[in-house]
Amino acid sequence: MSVSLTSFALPTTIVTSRLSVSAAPSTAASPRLPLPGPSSSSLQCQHFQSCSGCSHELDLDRPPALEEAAKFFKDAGVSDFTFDSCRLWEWRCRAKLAVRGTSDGPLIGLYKEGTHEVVDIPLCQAHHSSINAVVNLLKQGIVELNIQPYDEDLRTGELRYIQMAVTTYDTSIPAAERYQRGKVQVALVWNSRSEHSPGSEKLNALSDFLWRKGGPRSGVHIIHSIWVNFQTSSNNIIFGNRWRHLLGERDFWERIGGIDVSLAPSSFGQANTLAFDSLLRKLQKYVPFGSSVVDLYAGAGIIGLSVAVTRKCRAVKCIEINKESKISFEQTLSRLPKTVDSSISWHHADASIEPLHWLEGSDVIVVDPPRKGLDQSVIFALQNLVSSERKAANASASSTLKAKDEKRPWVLRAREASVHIESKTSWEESQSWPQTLIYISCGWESFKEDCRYLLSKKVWRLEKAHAFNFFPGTQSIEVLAVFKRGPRSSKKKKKSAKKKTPK
Ligand SMILES: C[S@@+](CC[C@H](N)C(=O)[O-])C[C@H]1O[C@@H](n2cnc3c(N)ncnc32)[C@H](O)[C@@H]1O
Repeated sequence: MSVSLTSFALPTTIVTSRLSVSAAPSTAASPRLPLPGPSSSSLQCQHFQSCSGCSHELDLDRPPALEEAAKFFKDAGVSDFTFDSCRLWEWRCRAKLAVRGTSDGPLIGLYKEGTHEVVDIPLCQAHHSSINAVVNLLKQGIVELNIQPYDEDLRTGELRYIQMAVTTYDTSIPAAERYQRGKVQVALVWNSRSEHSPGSEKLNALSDFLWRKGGPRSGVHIIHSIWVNFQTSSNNIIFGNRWRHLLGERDFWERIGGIDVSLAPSSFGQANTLAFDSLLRKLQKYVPFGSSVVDLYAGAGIIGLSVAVTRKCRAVKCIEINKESKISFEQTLSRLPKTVDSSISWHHADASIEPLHWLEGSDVIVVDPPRKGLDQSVIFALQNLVSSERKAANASASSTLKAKDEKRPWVLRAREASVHIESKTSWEESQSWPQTLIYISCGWESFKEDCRYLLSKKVWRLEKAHAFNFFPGTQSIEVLAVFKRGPRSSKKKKKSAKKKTPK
């Protein structure tokens, strides 16, 4: 069977529209090359009926949650909520796909809703076109080399999943073409313990095949690098702990939020690179110059490092539970401009354990939790900042005392930075407590709940809210919400205060 490398003729314009609660809803965005059909912002994907990846196919520029979000923020006192509809097709630069079926009829895609039946999605309209092209190549390799897709019932087979991540940052390509000509970091999830297990010659044959057909000497050069992850567990967890780099460049760079970012395949990465960049540009404006920032749920620290550079922060502390993200953080740190004068650290720690410890001394908190939202203990710490502040003020040199008193080794270990660079300027140790909270959310339902909790004690007020179309075709939106300390001063109060002012 021969499977050709296909490049899909889809609109490539970045489509951006803004919806403000005071303005009429945006009309359908019009890409440069309109698609035939009911609406110029419809998905038009032949896999829509069977694949679970997208939940709606019309009005991709107006996700179902948008109207509700606009109302929610208006009710919460935000009058200038904005929505960025971002790129509507080929937006997904990171995909994890199951490999099932047989060696002469492989299926590569997502599970059908509520089942473990894989739907083959070679023409997915959400995927960056380079991902679809590499999936096609992979299928060709599976057939030619008789690679056995994984069988979940029998726990047999060789190839279980693939992860594809696209880098669109290649300065040798003209800037206007960089996105479209993105290259793929391929990670093959192989059903064996290690590179020494029986069957490794088939793994090597498959990666050589991919490299020959899609590597730098192939004429199409669509593959950036090839990795393998070894996973033999019978559970549903995609990745095992063992990663090996096989071919191509080891380091994977992307340009996001004004900095060069490195992402290892084992680290969390946002799926929608362009939308994430838009969000970061907006976020940066809410971080005062020279401030001290703590980035909770930091992953590889992209947000923290991006504001360290663009807002000349005096300190940035990143807290992340996945130790695999450390290597990417270190790499990114190594490419920051030499002029950066900031004390920067990355801690391998669970943000939900004694979160107050991380908040003290910072002016700005950034939280970017997983879909389920903030841990209860983090919400509690944010709601109780005032009393913590008072306690700290009463106990002089409180932080030193606390640090000395702490005996639990895991807490001490977490507090020690896994990575740390010092600022060249010696700043006075800050006793400040955060005045700004920036909440980035990919889970609209959990965000609403967390937001209500945060506002309930009037320790925080909601100042700004923006949404981004990170996942067109799905129910999800990404929210960037900015909270400030203290209750909102109501107009009524101001009036009565005026009356009391003696003339
Ligand atoms: C939505 S991702 C955001 C990552 C990062 N801000 C970015 O944009 O690349 C959430 C991150 O939170 C981490 N995480 C989950 N639970 C955590 C916890 N209790 N403490 C610290 N990090 C946690 C995950 O490993 C993941 O990297």
